[in-house]
Amino acid sequence: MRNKQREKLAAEGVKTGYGARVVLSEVAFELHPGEVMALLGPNGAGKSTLLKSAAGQLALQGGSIYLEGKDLQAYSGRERAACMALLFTERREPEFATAREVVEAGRYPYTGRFGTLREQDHAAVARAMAYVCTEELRERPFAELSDGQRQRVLLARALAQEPRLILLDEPTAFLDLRHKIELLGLLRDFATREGLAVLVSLHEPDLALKCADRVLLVADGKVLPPAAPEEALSEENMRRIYGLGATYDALSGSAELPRRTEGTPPDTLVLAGGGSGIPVYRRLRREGTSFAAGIFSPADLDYPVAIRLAEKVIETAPYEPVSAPDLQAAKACLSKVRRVIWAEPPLGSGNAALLALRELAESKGILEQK
Ligand SMILES: Nc1ncnc2c1ncn2[C@@H]1O[C@H](COP(=O)(O)OP(=O)(O)OP(=O)(O)O)[C@@H](O)[C@H]1O
Repeated sequence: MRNKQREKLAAEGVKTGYGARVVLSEVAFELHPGEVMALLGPNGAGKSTLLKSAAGQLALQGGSIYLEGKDLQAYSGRERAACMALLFTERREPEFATAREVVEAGRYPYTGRFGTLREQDHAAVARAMAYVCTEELRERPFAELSDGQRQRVLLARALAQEPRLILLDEPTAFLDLRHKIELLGLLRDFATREGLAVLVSLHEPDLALKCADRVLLVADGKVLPPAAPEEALSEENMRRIYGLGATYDALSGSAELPRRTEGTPPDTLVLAGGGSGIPVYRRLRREGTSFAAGIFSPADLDYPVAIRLAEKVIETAPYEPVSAPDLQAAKACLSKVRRVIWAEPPLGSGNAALLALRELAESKGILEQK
């Protein structure tokens, strides 16, 4: 049985789009207090359309959206703003406003008809600007800020609204890495500590894995049932929904460049382990060189990158000394390549066999340092 009082936002049988054109149908989800839900899907899948519908900016073609258990249609604009803040990219801002004035506008659900700010409003504005590190931008004209600075000011405005629910459309799009992780860290902490409910569209699976409780995948005119990030962003889903091929690693949520050397016999063997080979694999990929890598197990840090970029990976069992057949396979590979790169792997009893391979390469005069 659904507990509508506990839901910040719920969609039931939502159908939405533009004019007669249906973009999404049968959309159903519930978002709870303290929950971060990430919306992911390929370009043009309908993430912004769904967010605009959930914000009441786009009329539904069918179904209903509920805000704190009450139909969104039953809210006045001010009532809605007291509960829900939006961070959408295309919003226009007054041309001559300073950053502070833009943030102050976030207080409008609480101020009177003339928009006069009281002490608590000023305090909320100052707090919000401090959260997002925008204090140094206070008196700068909003129109003169960079895209990333604007995004942070708009987030400060949304926080100044002291919402219980926040909808964000690609908030990380213009941000540098530090500000991306800070923004998501901040939203995550607001959710965990203050019960803020967050619905955020993202293009970065790795960020969704780190900050979201659940992921809503949008594809083919539908929304998949919300699922844990690891489940939603599985290799199979990323292949099916994004057509990503085998380049995506579900654990890190990142993808390597597609391999272009399929079927070309390895020219180089990289002796590596413990992650030491990763920069070498990427360099060889940039050069377009076909290579083999080993000897390490699927539990090794090198493995997820090697299997995506190398033509051949010489594997061994996890946490065991390299077996004689695996060493033999590596020697066979070594006998066919033009050169061997020693990637300076950390050595222990588990991979001491690499030393024998290095000696062999040296004796053949084909050894190179990384
Ligand atoms: N104002 C509009 N009028 C008509 N069609 C639109 C409008 N806005 C978007 N669309 C169409 O609706 C579909 C979904 O667009 P939407 O912007 O929701 O996708 P998205 O998942 O947010 O994409 P992206 O990742 O590229 O931002 C697209 O085919 C798009 O062309």
